[in-house]
Amino acid sequence: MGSMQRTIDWADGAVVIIDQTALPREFRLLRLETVDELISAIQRLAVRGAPALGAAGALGVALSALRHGGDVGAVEADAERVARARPTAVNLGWGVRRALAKLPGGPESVLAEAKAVLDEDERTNRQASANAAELILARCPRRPLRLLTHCNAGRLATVGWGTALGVVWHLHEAGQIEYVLADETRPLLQGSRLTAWELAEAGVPYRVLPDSAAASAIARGMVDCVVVGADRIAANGDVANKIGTYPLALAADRHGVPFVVVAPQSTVDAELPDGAGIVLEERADAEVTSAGGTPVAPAGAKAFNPAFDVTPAELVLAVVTEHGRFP
Ligand SMILES: CSC[C@H]1O[C@H](OP(=O)(O)O)[C@H](O)[C@@H]1O
Repeated sequence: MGSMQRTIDWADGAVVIIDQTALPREFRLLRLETVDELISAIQRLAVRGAPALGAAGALGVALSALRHGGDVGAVEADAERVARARPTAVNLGWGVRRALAKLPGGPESVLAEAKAVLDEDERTNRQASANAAELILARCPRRPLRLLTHCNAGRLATVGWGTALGVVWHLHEAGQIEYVLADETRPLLQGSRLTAWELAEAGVPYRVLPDSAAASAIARGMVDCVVVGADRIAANGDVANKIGTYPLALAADRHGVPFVVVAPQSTVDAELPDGAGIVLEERADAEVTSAGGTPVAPAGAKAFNPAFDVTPAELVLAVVTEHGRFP
């Protein structure tokens, strides 16, 4: 995973993102020049993933500050709208607050802080995923390793490198990966669209599987370790992550398979005592009742479409950040 196009970046006065709604069929960049365009891209998951959302939050404040200059009220109002674009990933609000804190120094100070968020992210994720890879090698005796992951916690979920897939890159470079099983991750298919695209690009052997097959793969002894990302980690180690993570943790626990969460420290919400208080985003019925824009369920069908679930700390072998195990 050498130096590549950043998932999200700043160029010539605008935010530039890889449009993740187009992958894997098309690799295209989107130029976002206004706060409204950025909010839309976040809500459409054109840019997504907790660390990438942290960068998006900071850059959104920079877009506003450069447009509104000294109008603090206008920038604060924009910052609030960006922070509310999606409720679960703590990183979005964290990035907004980091950039907003520099507003007294003027727009260029805000932009400098947003760029610092961008520059820190890959280094942080490389360290967090290296720490997790070391723990997995120590805990799982089988060589080479067979990992299962959920959703996309690769470079596309960050500014660069990735978290759960960052572990894969470290282990693959060391010749320690037999294969990766990638949950397709309904309904938006971040696994079969984005994780598979990253694994193919990196030359890592992989298979995509229905989310409903993951527990059977674990039960049949096909998995040495489950490794996932996170969107918000409470002070006690409860983890909010993509819907379908909790049942994975239950199956892993039932079969004695290590379940490891990898995230930067910016994904920890230290003010939240446990996972009960995490707001879990609910998304549109149509994401469930249609496929690729074609209705599947009968007209008028309603859906239950939470984008995240909470895995209790007791089911998690370790949450690993750039600082090591948390808490
Ligand atoms: C490295 S954080 C990735 C995290 O974010 C994803 O959610 P979404 O695709 O809705 O942004 C998913 O929960 C991943 O584990």
